[in-house]
Amino acid sequence: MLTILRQNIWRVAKRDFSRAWAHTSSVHSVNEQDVEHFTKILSSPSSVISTLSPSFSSSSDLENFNADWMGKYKGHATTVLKPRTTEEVSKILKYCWERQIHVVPQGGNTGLVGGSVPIQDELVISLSNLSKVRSFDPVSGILVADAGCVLESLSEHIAPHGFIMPLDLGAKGSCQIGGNVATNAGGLRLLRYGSLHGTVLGLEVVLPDGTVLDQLSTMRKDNTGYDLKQLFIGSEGTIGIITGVSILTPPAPKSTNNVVLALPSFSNVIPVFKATRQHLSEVLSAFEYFDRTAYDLALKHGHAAPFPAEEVEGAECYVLLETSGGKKEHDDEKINTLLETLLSDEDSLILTGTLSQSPSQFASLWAIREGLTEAVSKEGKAYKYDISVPVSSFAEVVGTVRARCEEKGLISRGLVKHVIGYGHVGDGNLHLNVIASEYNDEVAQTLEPFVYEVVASHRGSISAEHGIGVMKTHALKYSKDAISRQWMRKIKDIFDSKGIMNPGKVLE
Ligand SMILES: O=C(O)CC[C@@H](O)C(=O)O
Ligand SMILES: [Zn+2]
Repeated sequence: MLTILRQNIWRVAKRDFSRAWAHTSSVHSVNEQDVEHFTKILSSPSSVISTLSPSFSSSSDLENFNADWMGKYKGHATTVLKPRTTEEVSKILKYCWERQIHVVPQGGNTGLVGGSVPIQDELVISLSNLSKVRSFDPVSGILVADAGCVLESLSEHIAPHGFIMPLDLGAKGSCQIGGNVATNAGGLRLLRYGSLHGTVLGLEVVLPDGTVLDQLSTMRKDNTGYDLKQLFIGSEGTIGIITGVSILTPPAPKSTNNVVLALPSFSNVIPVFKATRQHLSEVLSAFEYFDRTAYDLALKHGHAAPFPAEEVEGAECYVLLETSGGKKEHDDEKINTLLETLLSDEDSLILTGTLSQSPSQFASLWAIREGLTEAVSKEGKAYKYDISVPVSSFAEVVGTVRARCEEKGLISRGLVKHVIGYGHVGDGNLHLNVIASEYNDEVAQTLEPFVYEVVASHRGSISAEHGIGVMKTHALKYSKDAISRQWMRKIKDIFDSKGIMNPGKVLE
């Protein structure tokens, strides 16, 4: 199994690497002299990790930088730099630009599309030492932070002032704000606070040639022509390295609560969503979905069941609703009225529901939803599809893909263990996960381009929130037509005519 896995990684790497390199004339790998130079321009010797110089480190020090979170993509970087300032990032890039050394910017390395790991032996620039909060205004809620600040630590920093971060992800304990912005991370609060395209007020970016682009505005309104920062939100390190972020944080709600509902049929999700919007209106802050198999996996991998098993025997799927309002009694009353309505019809829309009664119950209900990615990874090797399709098609899409796996005998032969769906109903974002016993060509060929064709038939998106990375460059055409792709290429070439930035990612 290990051998097959290695071959697969290598094949993916080879394909993308050769395409990426087609755009550059001469490419240099990092050598010993380069490492020597980096040690001179960086203020601390611990900022350089390199196997090219025995005095620095061994290859095991590089393992975490070379592999992605899922263990699906693996590069062969010999050198990782951990600059401490924007100026150091600028010096590194200026040097790499002159010598055409390929670089991969890396934040918390929690992405799910292989965007933050090298494909071959690119130089990795880790942002983790750029970790200072630059300023926080407790009146406006505007936070300015270094790119390497961990999302959760920023939440902790602003909490005493009564603010929260406008985004929340399962990976909050290790993902970094610069990586969040570079990948335009969505997450669990998007329904309420919108995307980073709206909440990011400014960025500081080091361009591929080392120039520092200072767009670090703290103004909410700035209507002075082209909004350059927007280009870097979701650019996945292909046109520059984000070193600083200015972001608008919302006031913390005075009261939050959540409820998990068990639904007898997927077709009830839409009427339940509709009723929820009507009843909870402005206090609704999340409406998340997971199907029965996803729920069973969460329980199998350690999460506490919110219902006795017999109560949810006939459940086809579950939804988690969160309220963020001003007064607990008021919000809970709204939820209770909603639950009464959902249960009142002759054909009740829900089987049952559990409303959290304490902060620990609130956390454990969220843990079921937030823990799904980890539960999936414990169960097997996941083929992850992060797609936008109409909410009414979520179950149908999962069913179509499951039927295809059955038809090809992948399930009966144990190659595919589960086909599951979960995601953000409020945002029309489905996480379709096909859990295989191993990464395998037959499974991959059964799924692709099939899944992408299904998405295209809905005029959906092949990446709702995880980005393109290395995983989906070949599939971009299903969501972006030829003219759009040409303009994306032109933008890449304007900033990075030498093609040194994160080669093989986003664009082929
Ligand atoms: O595991 C996934 O496929 C999705 C991860 C994340 O975007 C989530 O919504 O939990
Ligand atoms: Zn998600």
